[in-house]
Amino acid sequence: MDPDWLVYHPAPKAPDFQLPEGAVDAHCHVFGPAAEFPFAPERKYTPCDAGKAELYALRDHLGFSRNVIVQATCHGKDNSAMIDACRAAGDLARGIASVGPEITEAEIRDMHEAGVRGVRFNFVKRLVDATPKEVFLDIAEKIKGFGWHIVVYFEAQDLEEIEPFLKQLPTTVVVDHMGRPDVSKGVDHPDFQRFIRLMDENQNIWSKVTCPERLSQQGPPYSDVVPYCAEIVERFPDRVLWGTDWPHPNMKSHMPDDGALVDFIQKIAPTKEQQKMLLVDNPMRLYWA
Ligand SMILES: O=C(O)c1cc(C(=O)O)oc(=O)c1
Repeated sequence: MDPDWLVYHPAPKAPDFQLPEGAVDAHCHVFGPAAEFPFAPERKYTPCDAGKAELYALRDHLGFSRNVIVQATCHGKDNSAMIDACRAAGDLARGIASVGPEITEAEIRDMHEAGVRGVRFNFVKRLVDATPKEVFLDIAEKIKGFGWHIVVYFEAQDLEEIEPFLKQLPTTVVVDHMGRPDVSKGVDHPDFQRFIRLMDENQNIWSKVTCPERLSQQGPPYSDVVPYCAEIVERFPDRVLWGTDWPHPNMKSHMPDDGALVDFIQKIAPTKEQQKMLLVDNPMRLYWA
């Protein structure tokens, strides 16, 4: 693993916030274990091992019922660790894959059967080499007939450039980590307002209100991120998802306590109704329907 790699929290607290029955951790990853599932040669980081057994122990400890496992960039387009974790969970996990334009219908069907329900398009330069947008559009055409959706990861400063592409996508589109707003700028800043407008004008665009630990400039309890998540939950209660982001790739400042992250949910979704939509109804509709 990289010399400055931070390993996931060894003993997260039991959350004070009680999750609603059937809650879904809709954004998490598995890393390896590398001996069984080697990391991709083209990866930009080498993490610790963080396999399915640890992920499902955390699920049970925090009180989640289900997981959505997003293919991590350290595994490139080799989805086997993610698929193995999905299969091992039976019906309790779904996956998001990374694929190339050479993907065949038979391969998509196999992945669907294992629990995969979408693909991830990544625009974050520190994580991946750029993929031409035509290639992504080609992949989108191939997966849309399976009822899959597209998860996109980009940073706020790139939204203006990517926006026309996002509007072209023919499926539901889920934006990772709110498009990574710069939380020193304020909710009213044109950059965040651009994101709000994007969701407002495009009913197929959803957002994960995740990763306060990544976006915060203050650190725990991440109060500076609350207004951003709360604004999106309030405006678009039926198009938001929440997840731990365990095992928290590339955190450099600190490693969050996953139990404290669960406690954060009640600050961004204060009503029981919002909590149920965020944690149960929305992910069930998107991943288990
Ligand atoms: O910001 C990150 O470093 C990060 C990385 C990955 C990944 O490597 O897949 O996924 C995430 O959701 C976030």
